[in-house]
Amino acid sequence: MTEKIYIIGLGLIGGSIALSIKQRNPSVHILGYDINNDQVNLAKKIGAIDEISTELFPYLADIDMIFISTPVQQTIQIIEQLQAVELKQGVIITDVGSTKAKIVETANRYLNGRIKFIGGHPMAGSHKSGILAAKPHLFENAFYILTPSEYVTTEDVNKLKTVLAGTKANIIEMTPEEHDKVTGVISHFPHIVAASLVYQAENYEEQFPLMKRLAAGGFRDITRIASSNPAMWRDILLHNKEPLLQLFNEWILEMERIKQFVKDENSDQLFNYFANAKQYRDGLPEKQKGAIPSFYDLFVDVPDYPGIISEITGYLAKEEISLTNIRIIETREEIYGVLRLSFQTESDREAAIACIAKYSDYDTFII
Ligand SMILES: NC(=O)c1ccc[n+]([C@@H]2O[C@H](COP(=O)([O-])OP(=O)(O)OC[C@H]3O[C@@H](n4cnc5c(N)ncnc54)[C@H](O)[C@@H]3O)[C@@H](O)[C@H]2O)c1
Ligand SMILES: O=C(O)C(=O)C[C@]1(C(=O)O)C=C[C@@H](O)C=C1
Repeated sequence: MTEKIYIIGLGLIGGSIALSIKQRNPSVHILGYDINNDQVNLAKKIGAIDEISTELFPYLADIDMIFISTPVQQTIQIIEQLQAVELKQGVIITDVGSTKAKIVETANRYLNGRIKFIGGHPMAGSHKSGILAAKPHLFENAFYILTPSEYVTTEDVNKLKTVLAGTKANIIEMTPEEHDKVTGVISHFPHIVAASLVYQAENYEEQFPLMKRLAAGGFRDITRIASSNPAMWRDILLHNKEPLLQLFNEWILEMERIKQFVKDENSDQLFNYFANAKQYRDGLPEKQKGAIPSFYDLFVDVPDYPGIISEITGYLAKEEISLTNIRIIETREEIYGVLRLSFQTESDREAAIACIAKYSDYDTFII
């Protein structure tokens, strides 16, 4: 049975995994470490972990499972160092990185089947980082990919699946190579395109200073992910070089193709271009409830007294602003707490800021 878990890296993903495990099975003891003390302290305060480790490799010989939830380059370094650490017989080590081939190859080379490593990747997240963005339901109904190697047994994989049951994710298995090709197409390359569109807009900034304010739904929708953590995406691109180089070539050809339709004023081809894309896009499975979290969080400094949640929801109800989630986060000592309100859209969040200012003098802030 898995009784003690160690989580290295308590940001968005490590924190969400910890919360989901605790919610499902509060008796599991979670030890946590983060290179950033604030993250690990907050993780303890919000109840994501039971115990803080002040070093990367504390006494680990009684730990049943280790999650490495750091950016992928750090994950590789941690796996390399793990070979020299005393671990419990049969311990399962897993990760959550957005790339798999390099990580699994490193695990195979350094841990060499002596220590059981199962690559993992929950296919849900956010452009936000850090423990305060973590949610126990972040992965609900999302796919969670595992890439078990020949060194692990079905029993090992089932052990991990049991611990991950609290995520309520749909767990599937793939090879690391398949994983990297697929995520290259539907995750990594889109992040490159989103960032490139932001650059394109920025280049016009001087000429059209108003442009930024004119950027409406379309631009915001397609570039939301350009707000993601740059260090995380740098490392993902460095890990997934070959599949991405192929996607660049294909994308450039695709741009040439539609450019030609515009040049030729070929209205039939232009219509077909959008009609075919629409048909494919409309045929994507419905967004599963819970798989895509509400991205628009608002934090409110509130006095910590019973009734504060209903007071705030009452204000929002007066203005008919819909809320998807509300939670107290005790990040500070003494009187004040922080309330996290989650909204489906940015305009709901903006309306909530105005509403809270109208009915109270509580400070609101966005992270
Ligand atoms: N953000 C997403 O949408 C998403 C989704 C699925 C998987 N992932 C993967 O999950 C991993 C974590 O991403 P995240 O979004 O949680 O990032 P994050 O920045 O929210 O959290 C990463 C945490 O790791 C810590 N850290 C960095 N180096 C460390 C080290 N050497 N030792 C201990 N802690 C260290 C950081 O301080 C931070 O708290 C990445 O590998 C990423 O590719 C991200
Ligand atoms: O929703 C987002 O902000 C994400 O970018 C999440 C996303 C993705 O590309 O879909 C990002 C990286 C992951 O490894 C998995 C999920």
